Amino acid sequence: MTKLRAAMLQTRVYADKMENIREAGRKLEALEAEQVDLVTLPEMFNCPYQTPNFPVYAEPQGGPAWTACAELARKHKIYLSAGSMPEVDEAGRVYNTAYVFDRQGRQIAKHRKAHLFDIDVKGGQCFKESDTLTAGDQVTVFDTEFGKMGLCICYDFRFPELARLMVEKGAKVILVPAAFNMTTGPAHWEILFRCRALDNQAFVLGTAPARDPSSGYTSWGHSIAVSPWGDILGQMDEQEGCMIHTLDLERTGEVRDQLPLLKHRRTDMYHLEEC
Ligand SMILES: NC(=O)CCC(=O)C(=O)O
Repeated sequence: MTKLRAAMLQTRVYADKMENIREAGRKLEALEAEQVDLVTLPEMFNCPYQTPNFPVYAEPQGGPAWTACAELARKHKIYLSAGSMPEVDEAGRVYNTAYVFDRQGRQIAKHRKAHLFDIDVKGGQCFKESDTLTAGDQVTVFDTEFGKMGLCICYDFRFPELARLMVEKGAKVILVPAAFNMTTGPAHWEILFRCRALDNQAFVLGTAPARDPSSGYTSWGHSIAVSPWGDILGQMDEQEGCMIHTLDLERTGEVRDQLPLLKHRRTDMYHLEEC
């Protein structure tokens, strides 16, 4: 399969955790005629993005939100990148975790955000995920009928080494549930996604929550899809909505053959190693 039809849902985040999933379900019903293969949701799509909320909304893998997402994937026979949600482990540690489910509703990927978003921009955005979250420590790549895909969460995508390791493991598409803000969004969002696509000659899909100016953290929105050539296939505004693109996965091979950046790396001079 070389043509992947992907729908990116830029959703609003409601205070009621399960209402966010019911709303995603209604949007999937509305998409039925579109015959999409993959649906992507935003970072923390079922939890208003505020550090005190993470432990309150967190559930273990297999909890009610996880189960409802698995069921949506199964019911609609799609791959579902279920954004991210707060996950709690047996020791009570809380993570920002992204799950992907296959068409049978089986979990095929899990990524715990590895780079916690702790920033303090003078006169701008301040945030400290590490107040309540623990970082993951894995590079996440998974198999689909369309080939391998990579998965990371928002701030993770700023670290070129992580995306490169995904590509070294075979990823041709990288999924990024994300939620940039009103300081770094206008400055860095688009250029970052284009850079990562160019560096890695891969499709990149960044899915963000719709903007809610009354929330404690204001999302930039602007969900974006970029091709391996660095073209923006589509970018949304700040409103709630859905964007559908058909990704021709043969394009990755064509770009990598014609402009062989990955082959031209001087691995005798430098290399990247996963610990
Ligand atoms: N949720 C996040 O990780 C936000 C990342 C972000 O805004 C950035 O500038 O990086």
